[in-house]
Amino acid sequence: MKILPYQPDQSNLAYSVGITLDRFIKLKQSDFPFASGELSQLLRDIALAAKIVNRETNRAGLANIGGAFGQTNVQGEEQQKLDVIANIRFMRALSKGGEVCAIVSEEEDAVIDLKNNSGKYVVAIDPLDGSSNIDVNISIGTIFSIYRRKTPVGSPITEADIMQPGNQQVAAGYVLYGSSTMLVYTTGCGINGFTYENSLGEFFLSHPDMKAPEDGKIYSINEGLEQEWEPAIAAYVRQCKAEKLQSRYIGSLVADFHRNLLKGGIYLYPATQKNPSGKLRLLYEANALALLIEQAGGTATDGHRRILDIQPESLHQRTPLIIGSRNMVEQVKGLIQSTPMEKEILAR
Ligand SMILES: O=P(O)(O)OC[C@H]1O[C@](O)(COP(=O)(O)O)[C@@H](O)[C@@H]1O
Ligand SMILES: [Mg+2]
Ligand SMILES: [Mg+2]
Repeated sequence: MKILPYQPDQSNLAYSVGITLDRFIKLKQSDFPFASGELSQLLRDIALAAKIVNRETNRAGLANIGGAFGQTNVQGEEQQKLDVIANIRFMRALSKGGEVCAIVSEEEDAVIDLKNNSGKYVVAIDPLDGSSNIDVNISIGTIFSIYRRKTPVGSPITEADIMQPGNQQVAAGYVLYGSSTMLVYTTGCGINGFTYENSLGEFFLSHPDMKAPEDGKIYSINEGLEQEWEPAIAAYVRQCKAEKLQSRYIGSLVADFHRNLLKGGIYLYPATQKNPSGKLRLLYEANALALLIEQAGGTATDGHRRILDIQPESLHQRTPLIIGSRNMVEQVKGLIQSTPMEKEILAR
């Protein structure tokens, strides 16, 4: 009986499809000697729900799942049908496995207690980000943060389990439903991006070890709110224009973040008169992206504090968010901190 060692094919006849997300999660698990595999399974569950939501977004126009759902969520925002569908899909996937004990969702007023005695993880999720872009076929996303509960497994869920600062995240990521669908995540050892291959139903590693350029040529802010900006933000945007930087604003946080992560740039959603604490939510938007950008070498701040060090006080609390290439964010922080309040009031 002839036995030969395997020789990988060199002919390029069958191009390599690369490494799947499943295999990558398994490989990375060995970075954590005491890993039980629960976090890995949780990440796989999120990927599965993302595949289903991807299918729904792709066929939204055909399947009558575009448009408003006819209800408002706890933020007073009109829910889109896809907001609700994505919420159901992720809730179901997260409740199936037994790894998760509680969920915080943009679409749920309260903490959802999964009443399982084995779950040690808490998930905060924005099931569908960029809702205003759903019906116009512009990139949208999903954002998720994962924490280990603070109280013993099986005991009642407490505030301590939920109100954890972002620096306690054990994993975070987003899904981008765009011209191609991508999943980008971190478990605290750098960030990696995977592209969805529809025909195979698999995510494949396409962007290993992503790094945010220290500087960039793109600034992203809703200029329609210019009248409501604090002078430091107005000064920074004037500076960007003077330096002929490119203004790019999609209006889907995940898509704006992703572009700036790849190309170098800064996204700003500052405090406004309408939203003195900004618009974006700390627990299921800002924290996840802040962990990702820091893992990629960038920075995230509310203008004064590191986003990841903000102690949450309420489930749906908002925060100003300035995030992206390190030097650009530091520049804005410098401007904000050098614009003393009184000078600020006079400038108005
Ligand atoms: O329309 P605005 O005020 O510029 O706000 C756009 C921002 O609001 C969001 O749509 C808020 O997220 P949701 O769609 O998940 O509510 C962000 O994705 C986006 O960056
Ligand atoms: Mg959002
Ligand atoms: Mg949302």
